[in-house]
Amino acid sequence: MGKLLTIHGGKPLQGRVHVRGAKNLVPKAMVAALLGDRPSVLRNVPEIKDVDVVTSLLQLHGVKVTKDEDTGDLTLDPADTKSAGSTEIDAHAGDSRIPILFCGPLMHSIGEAFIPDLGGCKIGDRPIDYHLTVLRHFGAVVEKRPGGIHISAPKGLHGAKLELPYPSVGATEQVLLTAVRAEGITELQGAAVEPEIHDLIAVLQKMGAIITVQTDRTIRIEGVKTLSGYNHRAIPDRNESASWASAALVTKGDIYVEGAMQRDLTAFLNTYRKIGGEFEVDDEGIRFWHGGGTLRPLVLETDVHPGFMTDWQQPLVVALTQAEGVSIVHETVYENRFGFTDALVRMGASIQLHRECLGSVPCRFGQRNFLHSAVISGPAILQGAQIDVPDLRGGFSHLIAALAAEGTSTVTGIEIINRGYEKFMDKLTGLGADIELSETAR
Ligand SMILES: CC(=O)N[C@H]1[C@@H](OP(=O)(O)OP(=O)(O)OC[C@H]2O[C@@H](n3ccc(=O)[nH]c3=O)[C@H](O)[C@@H]2O)O[C@H](CO)[C@@H](O)[C@@H]1O
Ligand SMILES: C=C(OP(=O)(O)O)C(=O)O
Repeated sequence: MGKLLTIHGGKPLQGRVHVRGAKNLVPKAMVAALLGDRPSVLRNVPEIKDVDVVTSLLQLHGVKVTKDEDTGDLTLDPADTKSAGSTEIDAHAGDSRIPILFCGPLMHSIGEAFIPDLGGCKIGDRPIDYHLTVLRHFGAVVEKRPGGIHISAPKGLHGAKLELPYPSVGATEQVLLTAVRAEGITELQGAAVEPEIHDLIAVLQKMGAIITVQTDRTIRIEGVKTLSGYNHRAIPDRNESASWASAALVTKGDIYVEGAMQRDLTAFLNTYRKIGGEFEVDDEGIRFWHGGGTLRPLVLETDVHPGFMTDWQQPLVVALTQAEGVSIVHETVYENRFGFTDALVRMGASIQLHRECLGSVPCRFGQRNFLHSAVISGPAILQGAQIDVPDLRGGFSHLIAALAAEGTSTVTGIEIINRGYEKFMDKLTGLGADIELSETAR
C-alpha cells in the first residue's frame, strides 16, 4: 500500500515553519562519529529518512545510537564498532547516497568496508569515480562485489596530493573523512566549499582534526592518530529553507522560516529579490512573501557554492512559471534535473528543454545530448493534475505547483519527500494547505 495525497489548490500558504539541521550535513556528521574513540553528541537533528538510514547502518556496525526523546539529540558511541554482513548492509542502505562515506571511517576503525550500490535522487548518472580514485590514492584497495564494493587498506591509509576534476561535495567529504586519520599530510585541490562541508570540518576539528581551508579551493589536512568525540549543533537546512521561500512565492503566500540562515542563502536571496519575492531577516529566521504584482523573469545558472545551488532550482522553476515573460535556467551541476518539468507542463506551464548550454557557466554537459537548459514562459495558469513524485526536490516542487493550481491534484510517491523535508505534511497543514492523505493500492 502506498500513500495518495489529494491537494485542493488555490490557497496561499501562510504561517510559520521550523527548519532544523541540514540533510546534507547531519548524516555525514553521524558517519564522522565512527572516527572517534569517545561518544559524540549531535544536536538539531531532523526526523528525515536519510537520518534513519544512517542510524541503521551505524547500528549494524556496532555503533550505539541513542536518541534523547525530548530534544531529538543523538548520542553516537563507536566503542564496539564491528564488520557487518553485506546482505544486511544492502537491506538497510535505503535510497541514500551516504553509505559511500563510510569508506574512510570504517577502514580506519575495522580495516575494511562493504559499500552497497547507492541510492539518492535520479537526477543524473551520479558516478562514484572521484570517490574511488581518491580512496586508491590513500592506499585503499577496491573490489567490485555483488550489490556493491568491498574496500580495504591492507597497508594502512596515508596522506596524498589530490585534485578533483570537478568540486564534488561527496568526494570532498570522502577526502576529509579519510585524511583526518591517515598518516601524513593530504592536500586536496579543486575541493567543494559548500556550507555543509565547512560544518563537517567544524565537527572534525572538534574531534581533534587539523584542517586548513584556503581561498583557492585547496584543503590541507594533517593526519592525526586518534580523534575523540564531538558535541555539535548542525547548521540549518538551507535547501529546505529555500524550498519554503519558493512555496511562499508560488502560492502568493507569506511564510516565516524559523532557522533559515541568511549567510548560507546569499545567492538564493539575491535571486529571490530579483524575481519579485520579498524577505526580511531577523535573528531567528527569515520571513518570505510574495510582494504583490507580477513576478519578473530571470536568467539563472546553477553552480557549485557560492553560486546558485542546484537543489534550489526545482522549486524556483515553479515560481518562474508565474513570472511575466521568458526565463532561462541552465543546470550545470546535474545533467538530468529537469525531468520534473513534464508534470508542470501537464499542469499548464510553458517549459521547453534544450540540449545546448543556455548560459556562460562552464558546463560538462553541453556537447553530450542532455536536456539541461530550460526556457520558461509565463505567467501560466496551473491546473490540478495526477502526479507521481520523481525525486526529492522535484516532488516538493510538484506539491507547491499543485497548491497554487486551480482544482484538485492527486500525488503518489510522496514517501521520497521524507528524505529531506521533516514532517512536511504537518508543516503544510499548519500553513493552511487544503490536503488529505489516503491509502492507495500501489
Ligand atoms: C547528500 C548530499 O549532500 N547531497 C548533495 C551533494 O550530492 P553529491 O555529493 O552526490 O554531489 P556531488 O557534488 O558529488 O556531484 C556534483 C557532480 O559531480 C559528479 N560526480 C560526483 C562524484 C563522482 O565521483 N563523480 C562525478 O562525476 C556528479 O555526477 C554531479 O554531476 O551535493 C550536491 C551538489 O551540491 C547536492 O545537489 C546534493 O543535495
Ligand atoms: C540531490 C539531493 O540529494 P541526494 O544527494 O541525497 O540525492 C537533494 O537533496 O536535492
